[in-house]
Amino acid sequence: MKALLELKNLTKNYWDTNEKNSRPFLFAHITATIQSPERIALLGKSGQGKSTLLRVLALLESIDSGEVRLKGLSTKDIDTRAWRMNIAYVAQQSVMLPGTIMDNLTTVSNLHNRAFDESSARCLMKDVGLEHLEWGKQAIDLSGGEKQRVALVRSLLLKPSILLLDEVTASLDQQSKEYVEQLLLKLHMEEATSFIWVTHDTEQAKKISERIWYMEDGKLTIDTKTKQFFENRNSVCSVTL
Ligand SMILES: Nc1ncnc2c1ncn2[C@@H]1O[C@H](COP(=O)(O)OP(=O)(O)OP(=O)(O)O)[C@@H](O)[C@H]1O
Repeated sequence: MKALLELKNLTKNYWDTNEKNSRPFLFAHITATIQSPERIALLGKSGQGKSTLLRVLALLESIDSGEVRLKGLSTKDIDTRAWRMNIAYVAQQSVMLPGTIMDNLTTVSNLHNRAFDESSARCLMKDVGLEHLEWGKQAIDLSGGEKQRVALVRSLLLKPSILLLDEVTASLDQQSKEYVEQLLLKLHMEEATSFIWVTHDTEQAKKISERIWYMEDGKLTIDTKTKQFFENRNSVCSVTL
């Protein structure tokens, strides 16, 4: 059976080669496989390139060497739009498209030639705690946490098989954060949705993931079961989150 996602020897050099860096690359030789639907937390201290890696996987950023394969197909075999219907990136700083909440929810479906599924959209908005929002409201007027959740729902409407989540609960209050965590766990159970979730929140990583990818010094130094990662953490003093 073809693996869901393969990262083969991914290397990303620093943008500014004049800058004094201790190494020439942001990250190098990142190799990992998601064999079947799985929940991964991508951890590591600031500046390791976690967001950049997600953007590479979403084809929003180029790679200097290496290859990504989705269900056995390389980026050269699939057009970008089809790729992004399967593997959706939800950014840390959510960007609202011009117009209303309704425009935001429908535009992505329109872009991908998908019918807008209003009842799914209403369910998802409820699941993330936004059922009270009037869809005619201008998206730009939403709070940061509301924008973050609308952006998540917008991506979920595409029903991607893999979600790339970049600190998607960073600007949420505790209850909204729990709503989002529960929704993503439910989607994994019911729809076999996989995710790679960048977070600095260890409690969240324990709760939402079954595997940890840990980046350090530009390498993927740990790829292990979540339980094992946290059991060993005290003895691995270099692990910083
Ligand atoms: N487009 C860009 N041009 C130049 N430098 C960039 C660009 N994008 C990221 N960087 C730099 O690459 C490094 C890694 O950034 P990235 O956001 O991927 O790290 P991160 O591990 O996600 O960090 P954090 O946990 O703080 O979000 C940083 O030093 C950042 O300034």
